[in-house]
Amino acid sequence: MDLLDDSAIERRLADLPGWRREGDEIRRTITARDFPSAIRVVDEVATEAERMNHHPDIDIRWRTLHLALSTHDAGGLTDLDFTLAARIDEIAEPYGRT
Ligand SMILES: C[C@H](O)[C@H](O)[C@H]1CNC2=NC(N)=NC(=O)C2=N1
Repeated sequence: MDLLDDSAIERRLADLPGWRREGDEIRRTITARDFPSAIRVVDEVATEAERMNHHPDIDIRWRTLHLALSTHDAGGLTDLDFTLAARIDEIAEPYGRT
């Protein structure tokens, strides 16, 4: 998988307003409406991660999730990270705090 350069990363991030870049990672914080909803998001993200064989770092704090994506095998950000980020946005949407 090819590493993306800075300008490609900026272009991809422009389509993902919830995500920010921190070095070799992109990160998003999701606040679900309650703890069970947050765990459902994690469970659906886990299914997608297995399907893609691409796995986020996830930190669970009550109903707040901190997710970080990077392609460790490539040593930076690749198309996989942005594809999974877009899927995570779709998964989280119905569980969001109203
Ligand atoms: C062997 C296996 O394909 C690799 O270890 C995969 C698994 N999941 C992964 N997930 C992420 N985020 N980055 C990787 O480089 C990665 N590599």
